[in-house]
Amino acid sequence: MTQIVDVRLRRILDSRGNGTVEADVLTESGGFGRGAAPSGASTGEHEAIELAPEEAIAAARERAVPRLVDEVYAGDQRSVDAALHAADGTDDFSEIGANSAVAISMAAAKAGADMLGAPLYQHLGGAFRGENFPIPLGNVVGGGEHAADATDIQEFLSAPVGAPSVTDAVFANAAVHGEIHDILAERSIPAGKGDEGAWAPSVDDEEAFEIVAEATETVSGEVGFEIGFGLDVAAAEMYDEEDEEYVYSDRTRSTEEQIDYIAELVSEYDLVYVEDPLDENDFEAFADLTEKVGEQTLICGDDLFVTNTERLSQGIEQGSANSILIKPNQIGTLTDAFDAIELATRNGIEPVVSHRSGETEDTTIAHLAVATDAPFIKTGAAGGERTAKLNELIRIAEDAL
Ligand SMILES: O=C(O)[C@@H](CO)OP(=O)(O)O
Ligand SMILES: [Mg+2]
Repeated sequence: MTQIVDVRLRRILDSRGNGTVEADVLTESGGFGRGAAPSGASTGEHEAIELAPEEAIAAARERAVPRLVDEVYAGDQRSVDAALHAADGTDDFSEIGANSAVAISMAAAKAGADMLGAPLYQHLGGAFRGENFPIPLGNVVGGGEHAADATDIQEFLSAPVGAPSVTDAVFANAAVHGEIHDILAERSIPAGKGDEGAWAPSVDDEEAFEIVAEATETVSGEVGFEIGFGLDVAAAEMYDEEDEEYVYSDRTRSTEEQIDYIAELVSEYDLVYVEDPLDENDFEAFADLTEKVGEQTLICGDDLFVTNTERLSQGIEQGSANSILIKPNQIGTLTDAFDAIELATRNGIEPVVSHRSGETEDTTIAHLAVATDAPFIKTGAAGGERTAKLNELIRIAEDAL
């Protein structure tokens, strides 16, 4: 039986050295699952609420655990997540914290899979999943909120769209990351790394484009398949609401100018993916850009949609994007993340399952991407908390879990 008999919560470290919530779920006949909440730095205004880990743990122990233990089956994910919503009682998890909620939700899913003796992606997605794999988007150069004194654009993402297998794709992104290191060394540009393991050189965006274009081209030539690249502009972080303009290090851009600028970048660099090119509340400007370049590239809403079906519905109505980022902790449960993916897929919106800048060794998102047949996963290129997910994808592909 998969009835939950214990839920344990603790504070553990994340990749930034901050505390985060880890949950263990145990079932009646010995099933065990463990999940840990990630954490964002460039968080969307409309995300579910992350509480201080101690606070989230205390609130979840008081309110959520009694609704789960001896009450709910770990294998019944919708009931687990409904119990979390009922325990919280708000629409943004501000009582028990989205960090407690998502850790418990993921731990319960893993306990359910453990009981079935099935890999998590099969428990979540069914017996016929595991044939298709997401293309990993690998953050290779970045700045914004993830690194000081680096690029304005938050992420430059290697996109090995022609890779014959997920393993080839993962290694291609690592090779691009390595190639960029060499180019930076040739140019005598010192570079530390940002929060996600991407290089964080003190260069302007123009030079970063040049470097990433060169690196992807070189590696593509070496491996013999197409490697493009994309961006997470994280434009909400640069938008000045009062002056209604986007503030870059060397200039500002009006909304119109920002749309034109992004459209030019898409053509010039053949970008395959552009996330959050505009402010998180500007569905209309998103729609104007999607109208312009939506045939050529993916315009993805992260802070715009925050994995929320209501916001996604508005985006579908207005034609704001043709892609959505999926972050379970933005919305608080796997059920909510699943529903967002389903709504997206039904409407021709491509889901991109994503990590956060603050991560742990948790590999749930790799399974979620395979379970939902997501075409892309964004989970970095280097660093242990990133490679945990990438290596799990390699294992899933090899059926070696
Ligand atoms: O903006 C993003 O897409 C993410 C992950 O790359 O960053 P953060 O977790 O800081 O929101
Ligand atoms: Mg983003």
